[in-house]
Parts: sequence; C-alpha cells; structure tokens
Amino acid sequence: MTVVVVYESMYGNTHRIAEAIGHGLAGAGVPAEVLSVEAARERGLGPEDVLVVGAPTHVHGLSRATTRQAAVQDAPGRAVEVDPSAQGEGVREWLGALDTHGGRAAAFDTRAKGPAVLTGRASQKIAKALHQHGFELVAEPESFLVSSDNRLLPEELTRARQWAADLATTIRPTQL
Ligand SMILES: Cc1cc2nc3c(=O)[nH]c(=O)nc-3n(C[C@H](O)[C@H](O)[C@H](O)COP(=O)(O)O)c2cc1C
Repeated sequence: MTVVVVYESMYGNTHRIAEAIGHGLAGAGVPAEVLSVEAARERGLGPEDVLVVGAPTHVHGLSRATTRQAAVQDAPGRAVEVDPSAQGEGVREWLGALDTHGGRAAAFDTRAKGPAVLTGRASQKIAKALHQHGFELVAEPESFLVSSDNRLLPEELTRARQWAADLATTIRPTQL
C-alpha cells in the first residue's frame, strides 16, 4: 500500500501542506509519494494506492483555468512566489478525468481563516468528486488556513503532519 498525495498549488501553500502530510505519513510508517497534478497524471493509480488530494480554495471551491490565470497574474502584487507546479491543469480537471477506482481516499485544502460558510472549502468539492468516482472517504475533509496575505498560519504544517499521522492510524493494515 502506498499513499499518493496529489496537490495543486499556485502560491506554494497547498504544496507545503502536501509535503508535511507526506512526512507525517512516512513518520507513522506509511509509505507516501507527494505529486503535483501533472506528475500524478503521468504516474497513474494502482489498485492498492490510497489517494489524498489537496487544492487551494478558489472562489469558494476548486480552481478553474480562469482563477489559476488570475492567481499567476496577481502574484507580484501579492508579493508571493508562483509554485513550480502552477502551470497546467488543476485538481478539478484531474479528478474529472480519473477512472472509477473504488479505493480509499481523503481530501484537504488551504483557504483563508474564517467561517467555512463564508470562505468555501475546496476539500468538500474534492471529497464529493472522490465519492462520485467510487472512493471510500477515510477522513473528514480538512482545511489548513492562511492569513489575509496568503501565508500559512503558524502551526499549520505541524497540524498537517498530525492529521497525516492520524490518517496513517486509520489506513495502516492491521498487524496480526
Ligand atoms: C483567484 C483566487 C481566489 C481565491 N478564493 C478564495 C476563496 O473563495 N476562499 C478562500 O478561503 N480563499 C480564497 N483564496 C485564497 C487561497 O485559497 C489561499 O491563498 C490558498 O492558501 C492558496 O493556496 P496555494 O498557495 O497552494 O495556491 C483565493 C486565492 C486566489 C488566488
């Protein structure tokens, strides 16, 4: 069993959370691969893979080509770096092209701090799409929060590692 952590990221926040989740899983003894959408498309999914998918919240949900373009254009004004993975398709398109799988999965996002009813949560859209593709969701969708200037809040990387360690406990094969 391998956990495949697939992320979309424009400014690097979701990428950093994905890496922290990978470390949290590995630290708990569960092998993990952390892949951009493009790398995940190239790799494909095997029957034993457990999928963890994360994306930034854009306009209350998953990004579209237009919002990704706006994010890249706005990056200098926001004084943020564009993530190396930012070009190309997002999680919405990747999930749309995914075959029915029937394996286990979980979803996360990054979003602004505040009530989810006001900010939206990409992870809820991801979880819905995963369910529609036949995945069993093994954790509630989780959000990791950023400040108004798009920086991860302190402790969010630690919280991501802990979330992954808890996930590892749920998915690890039972030792007989
Ligand atoms: C075009 C655009 C739209 C956004 N819309 C929302 C939103 O509706 N709700 C929210 O909480 N955050 C929103 N954000 C903030 C991002 O979700 C947040 O900065 C996220 O951490 C970015 O992740 P990334 O660094 O992986 O790209 C938006 C950001 C951009 C660039």
